[in-house]
Amino acid sequence: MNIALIAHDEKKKDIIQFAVAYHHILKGHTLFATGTTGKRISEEADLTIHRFKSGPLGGDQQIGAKIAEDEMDMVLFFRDPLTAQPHEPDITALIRLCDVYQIPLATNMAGAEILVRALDRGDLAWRSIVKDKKNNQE
Ligand SMILES: O=C(CO)COP(=O)(O)O
Repeated sequence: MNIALIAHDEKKKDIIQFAVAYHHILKGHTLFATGTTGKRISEEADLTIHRFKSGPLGGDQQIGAKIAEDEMDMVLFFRDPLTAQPHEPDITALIRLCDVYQIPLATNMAGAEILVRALDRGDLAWRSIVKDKKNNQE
């Protein structure tokens, strides 16, 4: 599965702890992240991550583009709800695209834990079926 990991600055410590705690599950998947989040996770949680641009420089939009192409299976977005972000429209657009394309999305650590455990149990196998069907139609 292709998984996007994103964290606002105040939540970066949390996402690193999360990535360390669930390393055994995450390492079996293809990981993507916005720039700074990806750099920190790859350095501090020893995971290989494809990095997009930093969020304020378009990283959220790049992940949104992957969703629109049906190339992202899950988004774990540790949002900071208490700090205004200069790129708030990009964040809203990313969350909207998750809803448009039925992409499992967590916007905090509690939800991310549930999703990653579900992933490990195989609850997201339906994503492969959706993608296979789409590929056969093309
Ligand atoms: O701003 C972000 C998400 O909206 C995260 O971007 P960085 O991972 O580059 O800090």
